[in-house]
Amino acid sequence: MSRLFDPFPLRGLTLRNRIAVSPMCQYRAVDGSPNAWHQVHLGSRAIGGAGLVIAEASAVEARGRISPGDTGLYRDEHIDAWAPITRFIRQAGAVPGIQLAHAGRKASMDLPWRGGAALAPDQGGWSPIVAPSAVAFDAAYKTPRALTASELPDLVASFALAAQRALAAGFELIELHGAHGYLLHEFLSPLSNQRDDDYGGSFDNRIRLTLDVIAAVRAVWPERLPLMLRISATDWLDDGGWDIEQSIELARRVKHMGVDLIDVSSGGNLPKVRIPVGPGYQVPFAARIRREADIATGAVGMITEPQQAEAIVASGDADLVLMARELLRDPYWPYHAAKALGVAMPVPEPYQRAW
Ligand SMILES: C=C(C(=O)O)c1ccccc1
Repeated sequence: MSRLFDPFPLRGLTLRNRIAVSPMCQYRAVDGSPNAWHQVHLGSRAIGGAGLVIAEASAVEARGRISPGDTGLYRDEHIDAWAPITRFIRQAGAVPGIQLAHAGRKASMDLPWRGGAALAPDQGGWSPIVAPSAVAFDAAYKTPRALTASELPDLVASFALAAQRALAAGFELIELHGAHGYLLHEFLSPLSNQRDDDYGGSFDNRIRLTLDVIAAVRAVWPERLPLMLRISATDWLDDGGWDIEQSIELARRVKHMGVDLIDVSSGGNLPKVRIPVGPGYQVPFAARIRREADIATGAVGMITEPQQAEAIVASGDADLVLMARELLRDPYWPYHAAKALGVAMPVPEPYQRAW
């Protein structure tokens, strides 16, 4: 019996299986509004059988976008743009989720296929970009302005407002983006957080903003709906930086604040650091957090094969597998995986003659 295709109860919801579409930037939005591209991109992966479809990193403030092509929930107008997309995902049998994000010092960048360089305001970018400290990610990035402590309550409120818009738009799951060198991760890691106030220095101070955001979002997000947190389990430095031990302790704290699952990625806060990328290279982190913090976890990172995904869930290393590139290559991967694992998975009626 396959565990990958077990339903997954998550607060008041039940995912039809353990396969989630990882949030993936599409760079197709205009001033934060999604469009037909996002409808087809996300809708086809809902039709394709994933249990959870998480829409890409969506900015809670305009200045928090990675690129001008990012989606957002920083304006009320975004609600109506997202609504048909969430409706279609739900009608296709998947749970519609969205990743709420702030790019921090990695904001205002050009599209990857245009070189991904920092954009000046006269090139479609914006300034200033903000971060915990005035430390650039690397020479190709702008030096951010350090946020003052008095600015942080408004930033936290932006996450809560975006969560309310997400609810109005029909989303049923929120993932907070605390990974990959974006704002929340920048506060967590001593590599990017050199503050000497209540939001920097000690572990408790560096996690403070993330906890404030979780509390504010949970306060407006319905009790019956799940809240996930994506983290980078490590900065991949042998000493210093953010690491798995701190990730386990953070998971223990946020479990008691209404976070239901930790989506465990890594890296993104240090340029040129050596990362042992390979099939399932981040799964051991998800396994440790699941066992040592006793919280549900998602595994992500080069998960491509049915038996690989099955083993991750069946072994208890993680509760969900989040897939990115493989689902870009094939929106119907869940059906192929079901076949490979001997699972009779219902196919939408119009497609049945082909399967
Ligand atoms: C939002 C992203 C992340 O979480 O790393 C992202 C951004 C650009 C390319 C791929 C992924």
